[in-house]
Amino acid sequence: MNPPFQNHPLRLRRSLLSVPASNARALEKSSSLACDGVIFDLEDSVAPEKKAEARAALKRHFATLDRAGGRECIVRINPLSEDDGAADLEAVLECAPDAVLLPKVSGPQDVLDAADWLSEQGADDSPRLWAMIETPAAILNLAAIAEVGRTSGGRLDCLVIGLNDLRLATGIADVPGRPYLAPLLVQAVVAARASGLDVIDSVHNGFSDLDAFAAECEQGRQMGFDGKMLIHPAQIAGANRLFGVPEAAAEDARAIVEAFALPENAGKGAINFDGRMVERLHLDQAARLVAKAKLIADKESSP
Ligand SMILES: CC(C)(COP(=O)(O)OP(=O)(O)OC[C@H]1O[C@@H](n2cnc3c(N)ncnc32)[C@H](O)[C@@H]1OP(=O)(O)O)[C@@H](O)C(=O)NCCC(=O)NCCSC(=O)C[C@H](O)C(=O)O
Ligand SMILES: [Mg+2]
Repeated sequence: MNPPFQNHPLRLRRSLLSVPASNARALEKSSSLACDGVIFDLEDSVAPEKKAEARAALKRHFATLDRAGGRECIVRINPLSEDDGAADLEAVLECAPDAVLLPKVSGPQDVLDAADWLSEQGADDSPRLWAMIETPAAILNLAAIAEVGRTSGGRLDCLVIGLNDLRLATGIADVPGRPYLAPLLVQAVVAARASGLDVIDSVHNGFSDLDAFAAECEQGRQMGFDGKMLIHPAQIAGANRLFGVPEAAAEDARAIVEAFALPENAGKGAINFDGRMVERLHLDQAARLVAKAKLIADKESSP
């Protein structure tokens, strides 16, 4: 049996752009941008006195939104412990996004509460749930939160890191290279993978410093993240490239698949592949990379 990561359905989640639902121009512009997904935000980017207006704008936007391209639409709601959170979930039913992003999750019960509410409303399998990991409690409860993805009717698909809130709550410094956050980030990746979930790296606030952004994407990719949450259109191209599949890696993966298909390698668990050991677990990894490269090529060639 493949490990959970390999079993998880492959989706392109390289670039997930947050769009404040209260910003009419950003909402309009988001439809023409090349990100893999849009996170329509009702939470922190919307001022408290604009929450109701933002919900109404979001419903109007979804009513005319062209969903044909298959780009994921996610709505980040306010915490369910607040009045706005409940009103946001009502709005979600009308919008029918692919997923609801739960902010400031502290433990598995937060995910179960949202899953139960959606099920009670008759929303069987969709929308899916995503959880923001951005509180100290969420870090301590990572494994339990990820695990609930398998028990709450499997509705949880993805963890998204929120370092602004986490830094605020912990006092961990915002410095290049994220040295003191790195162990927590890797822990989130491991917890997500153990439960077969995707995992998305945090936003990078400095949207005008694209070199610093690229360095952080590269670090996130090396840690195992599937993609990055973004705040500005200028970040999309870099995230798509750095969480994509470099041509050399795609070629290498295709060659591994071809090597294992040769008759002389039929019964072998491990082969000599140009001086390096390649096992069948690498074949699975290579096949997934080839499939991801194809998804990207298909997306880039679609109108
Ligand atoms: C950060 C911004 C406030 C900057 O806005 P602005 O000064 O207007 O940017 P520009 O003038 O450079 O914009 C150029 C054009 O791009 C459009 N634009 C900008 N941002 C977006 C966007 N997010 N989506 C769609 N379009 C966008 C502008 O409208 C301009 O268009 P045009 O008219 O054609 O020139 C702003 O970028 C912004 O508000 N970003 C998103 C903020 C947000 O969503 N915050 C919530 C997510 S952060 C988070 O989740 C943190 C997490 O919880 C944690 O704890 O870490
Ligand atoms: Mg946050």
